[in-house]
Amino acid sequence: MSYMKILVTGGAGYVGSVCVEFLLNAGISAMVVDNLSEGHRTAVDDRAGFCRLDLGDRDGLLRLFQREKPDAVIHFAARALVAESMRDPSAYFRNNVCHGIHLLDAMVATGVRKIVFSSTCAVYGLPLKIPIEERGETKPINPYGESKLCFEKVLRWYAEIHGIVPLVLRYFNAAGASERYGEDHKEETHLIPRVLQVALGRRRSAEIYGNGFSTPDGTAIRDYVHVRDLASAHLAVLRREQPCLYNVGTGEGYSVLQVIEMARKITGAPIPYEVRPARAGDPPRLVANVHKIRQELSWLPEHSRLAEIVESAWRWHRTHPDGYQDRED
Ligand SMILES: NC(=O)c1ccc[n+]([C@@H]2O[C@H](COP(=O)([O-])OP(=O)(O)OC[C@H]3O[C@@H](n4cnc5c(N)ncnc54)[C@H](O)[C@@H]3O)[C@@H](O)[C@H]2O)c1
Ligand SMILES: O=c1ccn([C@@H]2O[C@H](COP(=O)(O)OP(=O)(O)O[C@H]3O[C@H](CO)[C@H](O)[C@H](O)[C@H]3O)[C@@H](O)[C@H]2O)c(=O)[nH]1
Repeated sequence: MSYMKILVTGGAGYVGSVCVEFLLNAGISAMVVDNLSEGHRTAVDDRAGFCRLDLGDRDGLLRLFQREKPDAVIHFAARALVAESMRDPSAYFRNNVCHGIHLLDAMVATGVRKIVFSSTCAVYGLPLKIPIEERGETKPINPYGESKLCFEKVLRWYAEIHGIVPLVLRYFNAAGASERYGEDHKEETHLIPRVLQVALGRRRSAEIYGNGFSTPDGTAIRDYVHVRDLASAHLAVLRREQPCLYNVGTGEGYSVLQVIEMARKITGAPIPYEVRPARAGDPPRLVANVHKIRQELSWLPEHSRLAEIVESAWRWHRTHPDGYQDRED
């Protein structure tokens, strides 16, 4: 695949930056398109091209495709916060569906067929069966999950009508860091970085959003997958020539309390916590069945033990206590 050139939307964000680094290390060239609304210019590997552009800019996008002539697209760009989507659904449907359609139209106009799409376990809503299989019912309980499911459906029709080849990855919870790139969001909402901010002395105590879930310790359970493993799943799926869809997780779930316990062990910090009300739209338990991706892509998570995830995130946050420090606003 060394001839390949990939156009990567959202490549300055958390998962995108690690994936771009991974692609480049594999000899694939990458052109990052990002409006830097959430991502960072310094999170884009020097070996990649960069274009600051909003996917809402239809014409700019078309010109970019005409100029760059990519072989395929990896589409990370999105709004991606469950709680925010419960307050502002419009932003989620506009960015995650309408702007995605601009991207597909530019692909159709320039003859680019393959697109890897970052979908999410939030499409499953409150799953009836755990671990969750890809064929499980999709019934999102927040606009974020609904917007991703909508775009999966749009992709199906573009495949049927225009011959687009959608390679859909439904990630579970991305976590951890590479040596160079980690998680730095404007307002951090994700559990692991927030807990590590307590260990760094940046936050007084951790917060547990709800301890009355129907789980063994009452706190919510998630399937945490290392961003480096997510990156390797993208490389693996790019080999596919037909539309496909996979869960990307580990098959193991950890509760919020277990994550805090692991962070205490790794950082040596006491990490006190307070219990807060559960967040709107948060399911109690999301754990992947990963049989399909193992079977069909021979993909296995290699770095996703909870200890390795938290260790790598801790290393990154300790070396970047103020994140990338390149915010303009
Ligand atoms: N982080 C997770 O746990 C997780 C889980 C499941 C799915 N996902 C999906 O993976 C993708 C990446 O997630 P992330 O955690 O890296 O998010 P992120 O917010 O760190 O990265 C998203 C990037 O997209 C850019 N962007 C957003 N809207 C844009 C637009 N209109 N035009 C151009 N650029 C735009 C942002 O500036 C940012 O750099 C998202 O699609 C998200 O829904 C993430
Ligand atoms: O300070 C915190 C932060 C989070 N949580 C809890 O920890 C769990 C994990 O929360 P995150 O915010 O880290 O992740 P989410 O599961 O909410 O969201 C992630 O998974 C979603 C799918 O459910 C989406 O794909 C989204 O993009 C991705 O960030 C949730 O139960 C949340 O309520 C806390 O208790 N305290």
